[in-house]
Amino acid sequence: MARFGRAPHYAATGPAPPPAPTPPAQQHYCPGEMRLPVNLRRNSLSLTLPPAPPAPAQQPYRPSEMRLPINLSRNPLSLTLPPPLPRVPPAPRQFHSFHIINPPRRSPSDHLPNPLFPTSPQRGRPGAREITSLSSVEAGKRAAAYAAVDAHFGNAPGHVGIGSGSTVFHVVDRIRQLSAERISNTGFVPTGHQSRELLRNAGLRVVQLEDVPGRINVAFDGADEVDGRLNCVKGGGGCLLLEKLVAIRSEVFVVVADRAKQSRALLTSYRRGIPIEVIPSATPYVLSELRSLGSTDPRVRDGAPAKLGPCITDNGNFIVDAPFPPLATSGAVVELAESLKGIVGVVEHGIFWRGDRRPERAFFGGVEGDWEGVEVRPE
Ligand SMILES: O=C(CO)[C@H](O)[C@H](O)COP(=O)(O)O
Repeated sequence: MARFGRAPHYAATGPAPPPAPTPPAQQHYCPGEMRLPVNLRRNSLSLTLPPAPPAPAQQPYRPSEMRLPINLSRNPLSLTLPPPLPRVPPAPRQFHSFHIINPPRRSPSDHLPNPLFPTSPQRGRPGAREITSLSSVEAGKRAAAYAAVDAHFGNAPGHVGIGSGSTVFHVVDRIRQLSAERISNTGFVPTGHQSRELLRNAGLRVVQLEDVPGRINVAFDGADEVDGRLNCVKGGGGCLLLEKLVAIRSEVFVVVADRAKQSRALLTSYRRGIPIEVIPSATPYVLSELRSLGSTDPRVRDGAPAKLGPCITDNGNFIVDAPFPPLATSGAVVELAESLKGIVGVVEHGIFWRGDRRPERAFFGGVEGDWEGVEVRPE
């Protein structure tokens, strides 16, 4: 049923029309049909429809087509309303953007000492490098790392996992700024040689994974690519096995990365392929199995320029990088992760997913020094 608004007004030029017959005094317009005493065959017309009566309350709106029952010399006037806007489905409940902060920090502290090469004698070895200036990407990574530590470090955790990569540097940097009470009784569990050196140079107590009796309270790590469900590709630095071992032992697993690592589907932006740790003697067999799974050009990672020959992991194995088409669905992630694990000779692969360990939270740094946190709730 229509709701009438302002009455239309029609006008045309030409000789003056004969006076229109006066409508009967009690003529009502009713919802069914309204006849107006107007002759359109004459060349001139001036017509003003009477004001509409107030619409009845609760008048339903029917979206498809609405015909106004006005008969203008059998020329029906029809008005088609657009269909209603489609309903936007609610966002899946388990994904939750929990925080965005601005503005970027711009201060003299943008120049930070690097704990790997400290300038302060109290913090470790005498500095081999000078102060490092932060690029905008690094500023975002630092903001995200600081936020992750502030949100998850806790009061005095027993054990904290520290992953590998350039972003973890900012995690350790934030931890060093915490009070002595909060860190003196904490053991830091590295995921490889690089993070062990980082921790030692920062003056933090290193505990090897095999010496941790129970759970690790929280683990911080970087990632090479993170999808909308927080499935990750990791292992760009070749440390995926220990990273996964630390992650699965942790009560909370937090990933920190720059926003360029966020993608809708794994292997969309990280085109190098899934890093896979492989027993060296199994390599030819694993490569042929990967090809039959659909990997376009799996390769043993080269150690150059630091080393001639293959890259050797902290566990004495090779890394194979296996490119696959983007993993557009959860099903594709599950299928590939399980297939890779089923190849004899594969020690571990770099897909961190629901079946082993994906992070509960990820902190992404932006180029403006801002950050965004995303969390995934249990399905
Ligand atoms: O998985 C990793 C190493 O095996 C790293 O966490 C990953 O490569 C990210 O590194 P970065 O923070 O330098 O980008």
